[in-house]
Amino acid sequence: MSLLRIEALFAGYGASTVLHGADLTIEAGESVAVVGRNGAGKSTLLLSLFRETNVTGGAIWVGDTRIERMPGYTAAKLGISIAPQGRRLLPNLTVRENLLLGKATGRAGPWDLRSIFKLFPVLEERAGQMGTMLSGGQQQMLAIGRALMANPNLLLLDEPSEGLSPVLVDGLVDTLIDIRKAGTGVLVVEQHLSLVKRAAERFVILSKGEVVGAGPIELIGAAENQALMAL
Ligand SMILES: Nc1ncnc2c1ncn2[C@@H]1O[C@H](COP(=O)(O)OP(=O)(O)OP(=O)(O)O)[C@@H](O)[C@H]1O
Repeated sequence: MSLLRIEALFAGYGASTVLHGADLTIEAGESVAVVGRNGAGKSTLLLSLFRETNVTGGAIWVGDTRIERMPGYTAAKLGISIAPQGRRLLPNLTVRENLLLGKATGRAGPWDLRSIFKLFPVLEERAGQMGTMLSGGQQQMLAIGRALMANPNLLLLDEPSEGLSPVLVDGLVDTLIDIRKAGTGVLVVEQHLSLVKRAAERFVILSKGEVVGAGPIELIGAAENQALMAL
């Protein structure tokens, strides 16, 4: 059974529809990149899993549970967590408190404060500081760490390289590889093709709310150009 299956999804905000029949299936332990132009609906696709959009058609399955009409926390309970675009750290909480929030799902697994601090030692050094006082790269680590604390089967990352220097992007790639080695699947929305090429094994292209191309990661540059030029 697939970890995540999104079928012919229509979703948007209020009366406006952004996704027009989007399909996506992820198998256990896979690492998949979603690419596409600004406004294509990539974030909307991820947020639809948590009931943050208005879903008007189609289905979202996590394992054998259909969730698109269930409360927003259902996906997290079933093992899907997100490091969202803009990171959404809580301003009045320390680094440690932000991380502990991720445990709310009560799921058991390899990720706890100790393993997160091993992955990101700087978070241990800054554990008592407010999360929003960290640098951009450290805030990104905190957002990823918080999502991992939920012990997901699938980690969603929305533009994780946003605001990071090239050196930090290299570190992020290594982190994503380590996360996969720990058995956690990764779905990354990302414009930074060099990151995607190193951290994902296949890609899908989203355009105007639909999946218009897909393939093994080696083919991403040419495939993306071709699919977008054909529109
Ligand atoms: N909260 C919202 N309310 C209304 N419209 C929204 C909201 N969030 C996004 N949109 C609109 O939905 C469309 C798709 O946005 P989305 O953020 O999903 O695109 P994206 O592919 O992730 O692009 P980007 O790289 O710019 O984040 C855009 O036209 C955007 O303006």
